Amino acid sequence: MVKSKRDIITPRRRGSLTKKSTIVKVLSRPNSGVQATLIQPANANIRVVVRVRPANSREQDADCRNVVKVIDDQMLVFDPKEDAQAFFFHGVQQRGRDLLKKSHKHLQFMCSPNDKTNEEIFKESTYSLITSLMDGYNCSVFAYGATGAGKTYTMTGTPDTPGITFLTMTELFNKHQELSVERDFELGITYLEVYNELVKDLLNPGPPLQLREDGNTPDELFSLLEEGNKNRTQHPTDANAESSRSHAVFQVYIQMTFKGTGEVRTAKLSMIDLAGSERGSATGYVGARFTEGANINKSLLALGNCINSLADGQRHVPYRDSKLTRLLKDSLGGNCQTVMIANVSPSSMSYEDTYNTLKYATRAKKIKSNMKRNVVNVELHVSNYIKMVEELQKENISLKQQLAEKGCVADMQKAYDELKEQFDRICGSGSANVGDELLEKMNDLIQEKMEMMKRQFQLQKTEMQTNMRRKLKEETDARLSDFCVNTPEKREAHRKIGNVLDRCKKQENAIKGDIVRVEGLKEDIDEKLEDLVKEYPQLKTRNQREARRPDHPGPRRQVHPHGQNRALLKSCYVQLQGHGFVTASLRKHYQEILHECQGCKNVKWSESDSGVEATSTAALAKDDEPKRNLQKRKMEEPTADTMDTTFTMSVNLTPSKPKVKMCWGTTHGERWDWPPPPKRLGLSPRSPRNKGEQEPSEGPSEPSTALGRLRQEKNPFSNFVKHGFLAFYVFIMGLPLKKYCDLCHGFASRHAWQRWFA
Ligand SMILES: Nc1ncnc2c1ncn2[C@@H]1O[C@H](COP(=O)(O)OP(=O)(O)OP(=O)(O)O)[C@@H](O)[C@H]1O
Repeated sequence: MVKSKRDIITPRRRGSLTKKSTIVKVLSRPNSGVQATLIQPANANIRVVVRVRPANSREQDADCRNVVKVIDDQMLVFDPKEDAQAFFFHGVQQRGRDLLKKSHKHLQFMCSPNDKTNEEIFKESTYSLITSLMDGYNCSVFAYGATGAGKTYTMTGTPDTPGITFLTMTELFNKHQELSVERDFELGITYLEVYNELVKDLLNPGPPLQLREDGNTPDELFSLLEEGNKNRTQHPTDANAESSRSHAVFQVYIQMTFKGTGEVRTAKLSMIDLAGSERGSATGYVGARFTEGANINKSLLALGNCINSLADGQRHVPYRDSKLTRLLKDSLGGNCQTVMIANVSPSSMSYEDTYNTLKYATRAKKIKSNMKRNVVNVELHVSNYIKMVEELQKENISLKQQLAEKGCVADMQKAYDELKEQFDRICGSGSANVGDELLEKMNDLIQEKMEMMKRQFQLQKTEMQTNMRRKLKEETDARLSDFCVNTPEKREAHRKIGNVLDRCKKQENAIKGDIVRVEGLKEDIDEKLEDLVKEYPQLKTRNQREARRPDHPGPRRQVHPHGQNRALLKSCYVQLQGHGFVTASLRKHYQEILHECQGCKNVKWSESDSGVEATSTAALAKDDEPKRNLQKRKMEEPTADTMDTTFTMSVNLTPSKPKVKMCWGTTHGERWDWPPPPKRLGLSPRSPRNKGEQEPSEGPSEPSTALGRLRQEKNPFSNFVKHGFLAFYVFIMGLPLKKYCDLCHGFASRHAWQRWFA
């Protein structure tokens, strides 16, 4: 009678391994005939076995199509082309009448054709791993596939057909007995499950995980496996009445000590039964079942990504994306000989799942593992081993130090050259003029800076070394954890390493603080140097002279490109205005330039009565409907004090377009108005209140400065003469008016007009 799959098989039930069950497909054949003495190749591909379970009663009742066909002992075809039944009409065969028939993928895989029992599967896939384990190689077997595809059946089995885990363990104990004459064995096991991204110890549910040791007899080991299986999370689903809702990882740690030579070999065997992938849309689960399914799929997706990265030979493999992949890190691409059993269902009901599993199986075939034999000389005690590792690390550190020092020397040289160049630039050829006292002071400061730099490099070097030391200690600690024995020496070594790690961390923090302090001191010296250069009279004048030179490399005062030509621009503009050449766009452009020169960047609009402010005219016109009707506003330049500029404006805001009624202001104490006042002599500024209601004038206007007005009054023909020349130039060049205006502006900004209007 078939019992629950939780009823793990014990060695006493071994006699009943007879029932034939499935077809097995081997994608890459196992290393058959590998004997105990054979050393495995250092790099080998993952061995992949595809196992197809028989159709279950549900699939048979639904009369599903068979989508997996075994061709021969090396070939499997997914979704084969079926021989269609010919359709005859009036005795004539019709083509294309079977419209319900699906198209076929006809994908080919290598396989083995015979129906196999779990034991046969074990012989072909996992048996040889025992030999590798005895040689000191890590090995792992994992079952992959959709829910209900037969993973647990393969790994755990039933009382009648014990699974791979049981068979492997049985063989391991056989080997253990065979080799116990020449070797001492120590075994430890762990049985974990990853459920909803949480790792649980199946042997000790509840408290935190710990390594279980000294499973000395097979019976003890099997009872532990049975105990763990009972604790595993299972729930009935549509696809499987006893669906495993977690990934189960059973690990055996083996340490072998050769009695004659004292050589120690360690190895780790992992047997992994993954939870089955399922399509959320197909299952329609809600609540806890849905969360489980989502977590299962998430971790399997992460596993798929790792398989893809490893198969493509990428350097970064995203093991950290899930707990499962972190646990399988060793088993997939690392120091491990791996067998993957891809379980699939033959029926069209699981068409997509079978296809996806086969696709991953094909990818996984490409993964290469990098195997190393875990051999330790037993003559050495654990503490000796640590000592040896530390010596090697010291050597490593000193070599890296030498390299780092070389780098530091180069850096120092570079820094010194830079300082020297800085010094030469400051003193330059004129150093003869510079007093000895100053030179001495500067030399001192530069020497001080050099010292600081040396100290900084020293600190950086020490930080690097401490960091490296800490990392190596951490690695040693991790390796030490791999020993399955828990001797007092091991505990002592753990404690010592822990202390060293604490010290290293403290040192690193202290060094980081020192580095920051030294940086601060260096900056202080730089400031002192700058002050010295600024203060010292010879250098001061020299610096000023240098600063005036256009090719001077030092920082120069930022001058707005139009700033220097403001007066000239203004003069040009006034002249053009006088002759009625000013277009609206030219006026706008000119005003923009003028604002830029005056630094009027943050123009604020405010209601003269209530003091309500808005940031721009555009904002008022578009967004602020009630404010459109405001009749009077004034604009103030907020930086008036600092810029020595005030700018006041009265605006009539019609709904469509705000219109400037008048504005006035002072720039560097000089008064200007818009629209210009009526022609009259006199320099006294007019009161803004008098012009409040004036309409803007589009006609010819006066120069905006009082001095300009005065000049114009004195010589009314002067502008005519000047513009006569310009007009002549325009005539000769045949330029349109716009070009002429642009030309005025362009020339003005390049100083050309300055000569003509001087
Ligand atoms: N090769 C096989 N021969 C006979 N029966 C099988 C075989 N493989 C699976 N079965 C049966 O199919 C059913 C589902 O198998 P199993 O529980 O191993 O699936 P699973 O892949 O572990 O599913 P889940 O991921 O949901 O746990 C079980 O009743 C099992 O006995």
